[in-house]
Amino acid sequence: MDWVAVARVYEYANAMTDAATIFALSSAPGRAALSVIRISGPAVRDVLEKMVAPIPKPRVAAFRTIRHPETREALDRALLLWFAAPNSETGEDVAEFQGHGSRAAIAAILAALGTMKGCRLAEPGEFARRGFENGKMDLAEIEGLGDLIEAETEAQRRQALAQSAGMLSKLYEGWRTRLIEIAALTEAAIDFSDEADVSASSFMEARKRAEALSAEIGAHLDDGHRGEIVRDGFRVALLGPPNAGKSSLLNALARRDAAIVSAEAGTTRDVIEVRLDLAGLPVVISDTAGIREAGSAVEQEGIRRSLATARDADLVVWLSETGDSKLPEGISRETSLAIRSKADLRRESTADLLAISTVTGEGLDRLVAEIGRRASEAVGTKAEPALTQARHRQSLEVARREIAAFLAGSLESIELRAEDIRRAAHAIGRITGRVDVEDVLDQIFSRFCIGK
Ligand SMILES: Nc1nc2c(ncn2[C@@H]2O[C@H](COP(=O)(O)OP(=O)(O)OP(=O)(O)O)[C@@H](O)[C@H]2O)c(=O)[nH]1
Ligand SMILES: [K+]
Ligand SMILES: [Mg+2]
Repeated sequence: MDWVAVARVYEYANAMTDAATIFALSSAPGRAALSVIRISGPAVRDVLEKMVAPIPKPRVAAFRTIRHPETREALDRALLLWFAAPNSETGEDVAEFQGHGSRAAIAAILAALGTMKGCRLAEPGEFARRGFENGKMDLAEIEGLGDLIEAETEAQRRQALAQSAGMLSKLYEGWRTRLIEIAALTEAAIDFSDEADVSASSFMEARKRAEALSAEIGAHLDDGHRGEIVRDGFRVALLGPPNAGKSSLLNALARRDAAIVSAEAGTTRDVIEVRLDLAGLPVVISDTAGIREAGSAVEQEGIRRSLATARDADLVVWLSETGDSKLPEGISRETSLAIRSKADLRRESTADLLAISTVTGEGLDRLVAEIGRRASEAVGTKAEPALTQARHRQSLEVARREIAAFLAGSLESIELRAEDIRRAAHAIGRITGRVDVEDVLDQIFSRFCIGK
């Protein structure tokens, strides 16, 4: 047994427990009917005794006058809740004051808390961080909670709520467990290398399981970014020649004057974005500079940005007055939709295109419905949890590569292959953040002999 390694674990654990008691306004700042101030840490009971005594039972709401700990001046009257460690969101003693939402009441309570020994204002995200450090939530759940706070549409709310409740963590931890089993089978193949048939069958079993897992991870990665679309929005670029009416359309969709409209060709230079909620799905619409050969250097830069925006978009809406549906190079037909603008000016239809007018409003409902249809098609109706962010995608790509390396190898190079699987498991473990602590533990336990 290596005592240096044990000492490192304690050192690590101590660094995680900052003895300070933290407090913060948890509701939005500014005037409101009510406010919530949260306090977490070892001094919570002391705070309760000095500011709202007598201390009620944990988890039972009590109505109290909040007093300054020294002057005893009444600061506010509030509903008080408290949670004894470890049964709280941070795993520490936690108290909540639900007081009145005036700036003055909030300021007075925060100032009073600041005079208490061992208490300080919380850093951004510090309550969640303590929850993570005390094993209350993993990183993927915390990210889900962050997304839930940011959620603007129904689909975002649903996805973030599931993630914060551990749906993705369960999936990824399940995969990591399976990788550990595959690693164990591979290790067994190494240990029994002098019994050729035992070794070979153990390795075969490891390969079989790795193949199945690789297929599952692959399907999750190649799901058309549906979870990321829900989180970040379905990206629509409005593209077309100058004066086609792109900015007018953006304004009509946003129902406000987001972009400058004028009869001058080449008005829009910078890409302008608006966010819409289409039947619960977030959609980001970008207005871009009109595409043409001529124009100043500034306009050419605008056009370069238009094309870049269009390439990144989930859908390109190509607008033209004449109904010309020839798309610029690099824009695929499947992810685009050609429409005819200014339908109030031309009755005749050159092509079988959807015609819109921002003057009469003609065709706008149909366009919105079509964008909504494409967005929900991209998101799909699968019940399985979707990959939601780039950080997870990167880790899963690493895992997929490592498993592929394992599968490409043979029994001869088995010791290297065991490493592939360990790296794959580590990559997935980084998503929930459970892995770093375990790395240290692994170092210790790998020094034990079997049976000790
Ligand atoms: N009659 C009519 N005029 C329109 C319609 N939509 C836009 N216009 C007019 O067409 C002109 C150009 O409109 P914009 O929205 O600025 O066109 P744009 O495509 O953004 O132009 P650039 O940014 O210069 O590429 C303006 O004078 C608008 O008032 C429409 O549906 N009907
Ligand atoms: K214009
Ligand atoms: Mg414009």
